[in-house]
Amino acid sequence: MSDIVLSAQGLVKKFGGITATNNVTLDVRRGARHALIGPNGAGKTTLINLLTGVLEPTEGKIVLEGEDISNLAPHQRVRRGMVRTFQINQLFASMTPLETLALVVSQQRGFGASFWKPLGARAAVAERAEQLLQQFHLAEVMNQRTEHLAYGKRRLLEIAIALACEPRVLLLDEPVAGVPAGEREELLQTVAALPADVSVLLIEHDMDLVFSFADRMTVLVNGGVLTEGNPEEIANNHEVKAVYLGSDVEAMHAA
Ligand SMILES: Nc1ncnc2c1ncn2[C@@H]1O[C@H](COP(=O)(O)OP(=O)(O)OP(=O)(O)O)[C@@H](O)[C@H]1O
Repeated sequence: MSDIVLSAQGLVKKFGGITATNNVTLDVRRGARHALIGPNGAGKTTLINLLTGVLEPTEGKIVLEGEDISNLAPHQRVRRGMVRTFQINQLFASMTPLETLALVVSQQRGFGASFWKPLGARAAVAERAEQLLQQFHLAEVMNQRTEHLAYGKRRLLEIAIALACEPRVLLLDEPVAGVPAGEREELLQTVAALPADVSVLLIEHDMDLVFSFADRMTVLVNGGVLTEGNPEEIANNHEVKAVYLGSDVEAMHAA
């Protein structure tokens, strides 16, 4: 089995005259905690949309576990193990975390929405849903409608839903954005405790989270890769510092 789980090769995305993704090549290694950073407009969202299949690349290809997935629809990529954190804001609002996770686990295991039907299936689904509720600190709110949950709990549920899809690669899209200070710590700890065998690509503005989480970083600027390295290399890279307008690591942490 290759050490590289997900590979973007020479990806280009043009919107008319704008090149939002400019020849991006990126490898996510098995078990990596890989962060994608860059200033506003650098092309992070476009790159994630290319990886997940929301956008079609102008050039280049995407390989997941050795298979070219460039022409697959988003749901087919999810089936093959590339899962992005799910934006919960509208969907599932009237369901509880328990119902939501039971439904996703049930779908994932091929029981569809009828998870109460096959004998034994219900117990297996309930057991996995229960594990996820515990792991994501949702057990005490599992019977509340999601629309009534605190924002931090909703973000936890979004990650739990993604994990219920049993990803090989989890694309974590700004997990702490907009989360109030009092709820951040629980979220940060939960993200840090994600299973080691799930490779994670984190897109994040919060440099504290990036530097505490990532073992590898890719810096995007103007749609292209400025540099890639481990956290120490990135923190000491002069070009990266210049991009973040700071002169030292503290400035990056505060960005
Ligand atoms: N659908 C589109 N049509 C035209 N231009 C687009 C489109 N989507 C993105 N762009 C442009 O592509 C560039 C990269 O945008 P993108 O949203 O990917 O950056 P980003 O790094 O995610 O930024 P932010 O951190 O602000 O979300 C920007 O110049 C943006 O204006």
